[in-house]
Order: sequence, then structure tokens, then C-alpha cells
Amino acid sequence: MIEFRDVTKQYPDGTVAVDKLNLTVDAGTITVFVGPSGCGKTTSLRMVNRMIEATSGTILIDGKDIKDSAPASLRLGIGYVIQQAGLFPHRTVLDNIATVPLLSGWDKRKARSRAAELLETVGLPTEMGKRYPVQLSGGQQQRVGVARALAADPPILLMDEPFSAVDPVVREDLQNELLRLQGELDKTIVFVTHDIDEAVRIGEKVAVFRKGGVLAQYGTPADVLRYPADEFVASFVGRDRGYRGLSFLESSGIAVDQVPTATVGEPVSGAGSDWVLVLDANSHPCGWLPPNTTVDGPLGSGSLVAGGSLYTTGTPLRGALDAALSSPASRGVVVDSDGKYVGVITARQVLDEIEGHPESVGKP
Ligand SMILES: Nc1ncnc2c1ncn2[C@@H]1O[C@H](COP(=O)(O)OP(=O)(O)OP(=O)(O)O)[C@@H](O)[C@H]1O
Repeated sequence: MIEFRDVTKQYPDGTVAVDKLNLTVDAGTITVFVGPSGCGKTTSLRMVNRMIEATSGTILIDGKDIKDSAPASLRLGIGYVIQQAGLFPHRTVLDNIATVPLLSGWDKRKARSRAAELLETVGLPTEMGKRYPVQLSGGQQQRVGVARALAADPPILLMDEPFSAVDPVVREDLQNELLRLQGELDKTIVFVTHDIDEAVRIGEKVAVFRKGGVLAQYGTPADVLRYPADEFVASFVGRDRGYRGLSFLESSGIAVDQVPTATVGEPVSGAGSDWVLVLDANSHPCGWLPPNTTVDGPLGSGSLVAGGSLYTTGTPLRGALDAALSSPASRGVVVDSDGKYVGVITARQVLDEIEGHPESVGKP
């Protein structure tokens, strides 16, 4: 657990970067500091490992004032990941990852074998260990940066805009990877970003900062989206916050309808005036047959119109709305957790479900 108690940082030129910050980061969670540029996120983060010293106030880690630990020994328990990974260009990937274990006195063999293990943990092939950072893509470098921060198995990980230099697709991969890793490692992670989408995606708690290093709101992503504390937070999280909030609204009991179905490889009995949903032999949806399509003989996949996205029961309603809106038949296909067809829903049904939900988005 990390506690900020009345923490203020004023730089020598008089800039107050962080103003009386009070906040507790729970152990084993991902807490995201988010806010516009210059609002004190990085300064707050770097005060935790004493790369920046607070002007006043106290920071406690597991109840212990960080000022009572020498910065070098404090940092052994705190991994640090920065934008563009910050790898040493003249060291191989393996030696980059082994940096902290070597500094802590491990022998070279043990440090390298730990590094090889970590490459795998972050989803990179071991052969990559021999390469130099310049021979890796941006996303791969970021993974190495994460591996390096994890090398000494620190309980705390500080991540400063770690994924902001990669393209959106790689970024999503890295976010998923971080969530997967956290499921296994259970670290206390503080993650800085200026991107609200990233914040609500990966944060269990989100701290929204405003200019002058003032904490505007601290809560779960769902709370920040549904009940922004003030106008600043409301405008920072954006006008589509209602739609984003659907990410947190789940429905296990949404009522579904049925449509005519056909199976690939079998004859279609009596094409009618409605869309026909085509399934494979295991009941997984493959696509749609438009109304009044005649099929001679067994149904091949060539005559199908691609389906929209699928909605898995029990997952957030945002997926249900997307399935309904992206379906050529104007009905979203609902599947169970094994991907088997359950039924269909219209956008209207999803909206009715949202409106009837006690936690409905935007309703206090
Ligand atoms: N060494 C410094 N000397 C003086 N002012 C500084 C120094 N470092 C940061 N600042 C100022 O402190 C404020 C907070 O900066 P900080 O880097 O913590 O913000 P941030 O929210 O992380 O911003 P960004 O998203 O742009 O990185 C800014 O106004 C910045 O200009």
C-alpha cells in the first residue's frame, strides 16, 4: 500500500507541481494517475521512488515513511517503466533485463537465466535476448522495459506513460498483456497516462488530476465515468462517457429472441423473408443469409454475409449494443462463453435493458 499524506512538490522556480495530495494506492491493484499535460502526474509518481523529493508531506509504503530508506535500497523494491522503454542501446536485451539483478550482486549466470525467464513472461521468444534494442519494434521494446522492471521481483511497479509511443493496436496488446501479467503477479502498480480510455481500461482505481497538481477525483473507472465530481472531470472524461460507461454495466439475464438458423454443409429448408443465421456444426455463428436467398444443395460459406460482432452473455452491455448495431440483420448475435449461439437481440432491447438497470449510466 502506498499512502500520500498532504504531499506537496514545489520546484525551485516556484511551480507547484503537486498540491497537498492525499491518496492511498491499495496493494495488489492497478491505480492510474490521469489528467492533462502538466498536472503533476509524473512528479507524483517519481516522488514514490524518491527520484523527486517532496517539498512537504509524507509518503508511506506499507506504513513506512520512504524518507527512512536510502533511495538506492528503496528502488530495489520498486520497478520503473518509462515511455519508449529507455533501454540501454549498447546492451543486449538479456543484459538490459538483467541490469537490476546484476546491480544487486547476483552472479551473471543466474541474472541471465532470470532474464530469459522474464522474456517469456512478457511474451517474447528467448532468441530475442541476443538482439540489441534497436533491432526490436517499439512494442517489443516496451515489453523488454516491463521485463527489466520486473527483474528483481519488486512488489511495486511505477509505469510512466509506458505505452504512449506505440500505435493503437500494439498499445491494446500491451494493455491486455499488462492485465494478464497482473493477474499472475499481483503487484501494486501506479500507471501514469493522459489517455482516459487507457485509464478506464486498465485501472481498478483512477485518480484524475487537474492543473496545479490537484486531485480532482479518485474512484473506480465506473464511478468517474458515471458520477464525475465536477465540470472539469466531466469534460476531461469526454462527452461519450455515457457510452464508455456501458463497459461496466453487465447483464447476465438479457432476454433474447430467436431467428431462423441453417447449418453450413446442410441444405437450407425453405428460405423466407427473414434473415437466416448460419451456424457451423458446433453451433458457432458463421454469418447471415439475406432474405429470400435460394440455396441449391448443401450450404457453402461462400453465400454468406459476414456477421457483426458477437455478444457473449454476462459481459458488459457495450458489447451487446455493438453487436446489434454492427449486424447486417439489425440483430446482434448472442453466444455463450463457449461461443455457441444463444439467440439475438436488437439495439432497442439493449437500450431497454440499460434503462431498466438500477445502476444505469448517467443516473445518480
Ligand atoms: N524540474 C522542474 N522544474 C520546474 N518545473 C517543473 C519541473 N518538472 C516539472 N515541472 C512543472 O511541474 C508541473 C507538473 O509536471 P509533471 O511532469 O509532473 O506533469 P505531468 O502531468 O506528468 O505532465 P505530462 O503529461 O506532460 O508529462 C508542470 O507545470 C511542469 O512544467
